[in-house]
Amino acid sequence: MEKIKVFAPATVANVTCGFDVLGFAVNAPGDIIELQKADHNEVRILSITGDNGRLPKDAEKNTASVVIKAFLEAIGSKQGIDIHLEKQMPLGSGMGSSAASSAAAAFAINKLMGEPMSMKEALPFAMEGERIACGAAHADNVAPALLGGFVLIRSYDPLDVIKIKTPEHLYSTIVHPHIEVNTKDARNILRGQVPLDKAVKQWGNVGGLIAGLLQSDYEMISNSMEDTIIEPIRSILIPGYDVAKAAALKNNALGFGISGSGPSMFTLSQNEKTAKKIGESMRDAYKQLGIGSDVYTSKVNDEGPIILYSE
Ligand SMILES: Nc1ncnc2c1ncn2[C@@H]1O[C@H](COP(=O)(O)OP(=O)(O)OP(=O)(O)O)[C@@H](O)[C@H]1O
Ligand SMILES: N[C@@H](CCO)C(=O)O
Repeated sequence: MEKIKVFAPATVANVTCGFDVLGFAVNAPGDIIELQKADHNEVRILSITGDNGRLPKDAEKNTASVVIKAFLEAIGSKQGIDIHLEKQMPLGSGMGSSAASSAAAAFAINKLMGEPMSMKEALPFAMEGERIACGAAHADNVAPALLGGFVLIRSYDPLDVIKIKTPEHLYSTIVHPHIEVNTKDARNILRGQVPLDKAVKQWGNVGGLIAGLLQSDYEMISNSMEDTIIEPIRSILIPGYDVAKAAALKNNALGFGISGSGPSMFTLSQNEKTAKKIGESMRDAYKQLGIGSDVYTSKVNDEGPIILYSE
């Protein structure tokens, strides 16, 4: 193979109670990357579209090229690679924009080099992109973006990632108000220590959410979608958070939370009709506040990255 074009999906990280350990992929939006083998021995970004000129073309600073360099180094290859990146989602959105580029890059380079790794083996390289983007190699966006589905990061050291089966008709709705929150900033405002009573509640909810998903028990899912640690601090960064939450819950959302580090917010629901209605209600709530927004509804995307073209 000489050339490959790949799509990798956006993701919802944290999923309320699972800060840095839970995430799932959605069908859209996402990023597209095209890689071509070159006759030089560098990794070069030739073009980036959809970023309004904001993303670095410096191969040491873009998540896509950082991942590819780390991957090639690990397999001992000096292959030159030319990259074209199509950003199809906003930066600082809370939908895993940096991770979509990282996952697309890891998936594409692995295919281009004849699949020397499984996707689980490629994950640590994709995580290096997150380190560049926000200073922490958290995996809760990049693991579902790369592996597809709903993912639990049981452990970071050693890395242990588990795919969780979800109910067939589970839908997510994401609302992205047109404001920006930088993940690095949203991590820096968190406290380093958690009171025991809050921790007990949170890990109870993580267990409950996983059990609810595995048993298709919507009541258990709903009861477990609570975040006593991160939401009270980060929701302050998101104008209209309480209004959007009230609108979603009034329209039968199973639960509501910040998507990743925000400003996007997400809900889960039991069918597409409810998911769409929730989306409309959150968009209306933001309209009334004079803030534009985009809404995405999707089942959990079990597939992850896909090849759009190869030769
Ligand atoms: N290919 C890339 N795509 C997106 N951001 C990138 C990329 N390469 C480097 N970055 C840097 O990462 C930062 C954007 O990351 P940030 O974590 O704020 O957004 P995000 O990935 O949408 O957020 P979240 O992880 O909460 O969904 C910017 O500083 C940007 O310059
Ligand atoms: N778990 C990460 C996700 C960032 O999208 C955080 O909340 O900072």
